[in-house]
Amino acid sequence: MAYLLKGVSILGASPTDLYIADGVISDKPVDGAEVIDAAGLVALPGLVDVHTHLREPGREDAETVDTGSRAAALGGYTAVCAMANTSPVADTAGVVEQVWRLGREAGLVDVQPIGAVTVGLAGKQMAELGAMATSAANVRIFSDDGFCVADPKLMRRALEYVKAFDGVIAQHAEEPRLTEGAQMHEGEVSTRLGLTGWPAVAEEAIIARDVLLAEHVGSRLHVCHVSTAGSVEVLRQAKARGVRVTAEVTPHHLLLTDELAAGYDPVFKVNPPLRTRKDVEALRRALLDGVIDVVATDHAPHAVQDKECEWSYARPGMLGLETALPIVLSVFGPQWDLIADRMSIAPARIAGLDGHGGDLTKAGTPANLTLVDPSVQRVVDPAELASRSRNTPYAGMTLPGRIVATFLRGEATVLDGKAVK
Ligand SMILES: NC(=O)N[C@@H](CC(=O)O)C(=O)O
Ligand SMILES: [Zn+2]
Repeated sequence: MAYLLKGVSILGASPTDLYIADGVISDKPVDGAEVIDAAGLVALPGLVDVHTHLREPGREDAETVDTGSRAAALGGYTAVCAMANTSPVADTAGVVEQVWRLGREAGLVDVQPIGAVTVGLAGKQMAELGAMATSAANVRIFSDDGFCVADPKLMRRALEYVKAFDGVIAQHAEEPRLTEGAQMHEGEVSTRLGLTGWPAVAEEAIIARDVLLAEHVGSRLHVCHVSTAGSVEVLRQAKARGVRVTAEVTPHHLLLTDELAAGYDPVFKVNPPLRTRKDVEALRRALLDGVIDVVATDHAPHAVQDKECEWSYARPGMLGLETALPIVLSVFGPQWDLIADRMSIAPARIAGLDGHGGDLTKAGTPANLTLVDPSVQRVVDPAELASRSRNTPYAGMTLPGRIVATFLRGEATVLDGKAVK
C-alpha cells in the first residue's frame, strides 16, 4: 500500500506532501497512492517506548501482547520494549523469543523484549544474558524492573557482562531496605495520611551507586522512571563526567503529585511514587535540558481486583501508552523537535532499534511515523481505551492532541484514530 499525506507538517514545519511507498519515505510521487488529507496534522517519527509492561505470558487478564500493541499503536507508538516481569519471568531465550514472536503475530508495533538481569527477578543469580542477546529476540536491554538489582556485586557483573555486546542494564532504582512497607512518597502528605513513605533518597542512593559502577566498568546504565529532583542532580553530575548513563521520566511523574494520594484512590498508587511539585518541576527542566533523555510510559496495566481495593493492597502502576503524547503535549506544548527526540529518536537509540526514530524529510527512511492532530481536545474515557485494563489516572481529564494515524514500515496500523486490525 502507498500513501500520500497531503499538506502534512513534518515536526511543525510548513505543509508539504509526504509519500510513503514500499515501506519507506519516498521523494517522488507514487501512482495510485491513497490520499490522506493531512492539512493541520503533524507528522512525528513513530514513538518508541523503552518501558512497557505487556503482562504476557502470565497475566493475560490484565494485558496481552496483542491488546498492549493495539494500545501502543493508538498512542502513536511504532515500537515498545516489553519489560521482563512476566510469569514466567523473561529470563531465558525461550521466553523472550515467545514475547518477540507474539509481537510479530500482533503486527501493530515492533515488540522488543527486555530480558531479566537475574533468574526469576530474585536478585541472586545472573540470568543467561548472552543466550537472550543471541536469541531471535536480539535482546539489548536487561532489567529486573519491578525490583532493584540491589546487590552491588551482581550489578557490577551484569554491567561487565553486557559491555561485550554494548547492552545496557536498566535499573529500577530503589534501595529495598529504605522502602520496606512503603505506600507512597515520604513527606508531608504521607505523614498526614499515616502511610509509610518511600523516601527520595532510596532512589537517589542507588542511582549514585550505579553511575559509579557504570563509570568504573565503562558500561551502559539506563535509569528507569526517575522521579526526584535529587536524582536529576546525581545524573547531571554523572553526565558531566562522561558516564555512559541515560535516564527516563514517565508522563505521570511530569504531571501528577503526591497530593493525589489524599483520596486513597489506588489508581494513583505507582512505583516510584508520585512526588512533590518541586520534583515535577525539576523533572520537566531535566527533560528540556537533556539530563533526562527520554519519556517512557511505564505502562502498567492491572486487573480490576488488583487495583479497585484498599490502597495498601493495591498493586502499583498505571496505564500510559494511550495518553503519553497528550500528557507531554499538555506539559510542554507543541515543541515538536523536543517531543520527537525524547519520545522517538533518543529511545530508539537507547534500545538499538534501527529503523525507528528516523528523519522523515529523507527519502528511504523507514516509514515508521505517526500523524497527530494537535488542535483536538479530548476527554479521557477509560471505557474507550484499547488496553485490557482500566487503571488510568487521567479519567475525565481533557487533554490536547489526537493520534489520527500510525504507520509501521509503511503499513497503516491506525487510520482515522482507529486500529486497522
Ligand atoms: N511502576 C509500577 O508501579 N509497577 C510496575 C513495575 C515497575 O515499573 O516498577 C508493574 O509491573 O506493575
Ligand atoms: Zn520500575
